Amino acid sequence: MESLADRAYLVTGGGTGIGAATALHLAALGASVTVIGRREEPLKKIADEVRRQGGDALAHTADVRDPAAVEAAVDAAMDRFGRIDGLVNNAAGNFVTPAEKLSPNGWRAVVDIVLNGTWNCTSAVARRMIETNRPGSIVSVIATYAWTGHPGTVHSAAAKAGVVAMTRTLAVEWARYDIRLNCVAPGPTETEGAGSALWAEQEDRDRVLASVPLRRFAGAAEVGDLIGLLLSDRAAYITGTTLTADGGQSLGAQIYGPPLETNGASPSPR
Ligand SMILES: CCCCC/C=C/C(=O)SCCNC(=O)CCNC(=O)[C@H](O)C(C)(C)COP(=O)(O)OP(=O)(O)OC[C@H]1O[C@@H](n2cnc3c(N)ncnc32)[C@H](O)[C@@H]1OP(=O)(O)O
Ligand SMILES: NC(=O)C1=CN([C@@H]2O[C@H](COP(=O)(O)OP(=O)(O)OC[C@H]3O[C@@H](n4cnc5c(N)ncnc54)[C@H](OP(=O)(O)O)[C@@H]3O)[C@@H](O)[C@H]2O)C=CC1
Repeated sequence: MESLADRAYLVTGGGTGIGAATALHLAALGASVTVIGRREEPLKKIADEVRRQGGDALAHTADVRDPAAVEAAVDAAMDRFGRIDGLVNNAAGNFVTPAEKLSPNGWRAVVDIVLNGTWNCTSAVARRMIETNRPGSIVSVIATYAWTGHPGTVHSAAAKAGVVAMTRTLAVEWARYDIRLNCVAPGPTETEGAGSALWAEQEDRDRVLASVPLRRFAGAAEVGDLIGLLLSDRAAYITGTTLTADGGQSLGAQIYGPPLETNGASPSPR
């Protein structure tokens, strides 16, 4: 595994789930991390854990929907670590609802967090990279329904598709600054946020598992590991792409596939 010593990264939604796992992974590789989210407590917990393991971390509260709050968070990271090498756009909001029941404010809440929040953070961080003449890597966490679509998730699917288009556009536009932008599309990943928002009941979990050919949820740490790969120099020639890690879920239903119960894989995440 490549060392990320001396590098400094920002992770939005870094207090829980995939964001927390990513922050811990980056810190374990030697990087300093700034974790951003609305609630102080989970951020502090992860920053304390990083420090306990000998790393350096800053917890900064900000709502990614608020450009001024994002600017303040990025300034605080620059003041603390003197550089920014990368950003993980991981913060998201989601809930499942029939589209015809989605209120204007429900649509706005999810699209504002996922699409506008990603732009607020991406533009604030990239401007610092350009001003300080440093290369950088930006990874946004999306979902495969950005291109497949999925009933019940019109707000999130539309917003994630916007993030893909943003990533591809900026990958070309900012290549001249050596700023790379990519997406990671995890399949169903065992996190508290997704568990309560998307598969709260056992029958929902079973349905989700049945849709994944590898028959298990992803672990947050294995997604964090892939994000770390795209941030690192091992991915120096990769830009404008999406790395899908979904256990085959987006390949679609297997009409003539083997019966579900004969698959034999363990349902536990790695
Ligand atoms: C294959 C699997 C793919 C999975 C891909 C993606 C997974 C994920 O994204 S998992 C991430 C899940 N984590 C979270 O969602 C955590 C953060 N969530 C939130 O902050 C809230 O859920 C939020 C998105 C609603 C935003 O919070 P906030 O800004 O505080 O918004 P409000 O609570 O004021 O609500 C705004 C608006 O939305 C309506 N609404 C909220 N929940 C639902 C719901 N379950 N169903 C329908 N509508 C909902 C709420 O009623 C408000 O609208 P109005 O009532 O019209 O004002
Ligand atoms: N888990 C899964 O199955 C999948 C997840 N994903 C994506 O992975 C990412 C992480 O999801 P996951 O770890 O499961 O979910 P979590 O709910 O654990 O993480 C979401 C994080 O975003 C933060 N957040 C939410 N709204 C805002 C906001 N307005 N400003 C700042 N931070 C905010 C939350 O903290 P706070 O509430 O304190 O602000 C929380 O830490 C998301 O982009 C999600 O769409 C994609 C595919 C599948």
